[in-house]
Amino acid sequence: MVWNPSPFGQLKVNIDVGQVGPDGIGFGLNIWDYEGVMQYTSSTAMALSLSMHCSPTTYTLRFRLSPKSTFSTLRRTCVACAATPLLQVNDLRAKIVESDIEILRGVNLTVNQGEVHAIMGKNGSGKSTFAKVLVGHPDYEVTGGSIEFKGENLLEMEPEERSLAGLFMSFQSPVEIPGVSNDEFLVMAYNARRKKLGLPELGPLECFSYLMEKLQLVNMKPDFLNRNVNEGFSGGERKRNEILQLAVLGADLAILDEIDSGLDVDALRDVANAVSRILTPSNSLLMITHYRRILDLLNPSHVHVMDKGIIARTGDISMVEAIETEGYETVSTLT
Ligand SMILES: Nc1ncnc2c1ncn2[C@@H]1O[C@H](COP(=O)(O)OP(=O)(O)OP(=O)(O)O)[C@@H](O)[C@H]1O
Repeated sequence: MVWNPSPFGQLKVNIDVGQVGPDGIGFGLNIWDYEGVMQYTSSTAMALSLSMHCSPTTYTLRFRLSPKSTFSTLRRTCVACAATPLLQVNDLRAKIVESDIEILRGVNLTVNQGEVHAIMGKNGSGKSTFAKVLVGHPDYEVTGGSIEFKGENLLEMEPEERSLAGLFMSFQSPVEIPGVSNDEFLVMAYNARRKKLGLPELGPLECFSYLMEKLQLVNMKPDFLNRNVNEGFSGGERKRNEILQLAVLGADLAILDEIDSGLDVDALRDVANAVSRILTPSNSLLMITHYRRILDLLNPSHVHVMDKGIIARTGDISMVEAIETEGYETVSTLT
């Protein structure tokens, strides 16, 4: 297999997914550069499971040639491309409003466009609190530091403005919205985002076909659209529904808090595939997880370990192995 990204340009990466047969095989894969020159193509049965990501600096392609073979990874770095910061968090401190207890004690993190970041760490280390502070959850008060999102001061925005600006978060325990059907909710939220982007609102028919396309992406049955948001949904269905929301709304930065917990193997693969296809060179993903499986599927460029309210260590996916063998205590204190 030959794959030579041009050293001075950005790659445009397209995955052309063909019909998936009953045995799950049948993806076609094409990669072009920005001049439209085909860098790689495969129309043959190639990957049973495919995860792909590209960023302005690093391009990674994972593939396997048959269901039984092991994954191979191709990684290419385009040194001439400057990374564009999407989220910049500096010395962020936050406390619980009700009790005044400080949870975040100086978090520093930069997420550039096109990057996939994973945050791991012991229970209670502050991962979810960090995610909730980013989206403006009212339980927490920021007591110091700064957050810039797309060059704007995120801390000055209301939670709804953050969402309309392109920040999406899926919660660990997605809530029910009784009396509001999933399709009403999605259409309302999507049209609000379109309005914010200066686009015309979609009418009912256009909305319907748009939603059906996204349902297929997440592999959900259409009847989920008529049910009230998350009402009576199983744990796994709620998680899938969160990804459906992400697929419909789109996001510049998607924050997924333990999206993999409680998912069966098929659902995890569907969710990872859907997230993979939502990612582009200009949007980014920040996921919180305890498990390696989703990391193998989404191949983060950066893995962080949170400990006692700070990001104590940052590495690449190879650090996950050290975490599994040594535990968080050792990995967090390594320099
Ligand atoms: N609203 C709240 N009220 C009381 N305590 C809170 C609140 N939010 C967070 N905490 C406490 O802050 C600490 C950090 O919680 P957080 O949920 O951020 O941890 P986490 O790293 O996401 O853990 P886990 O891996 O178990 O999900 C915990 O001790 C938690 O009990």
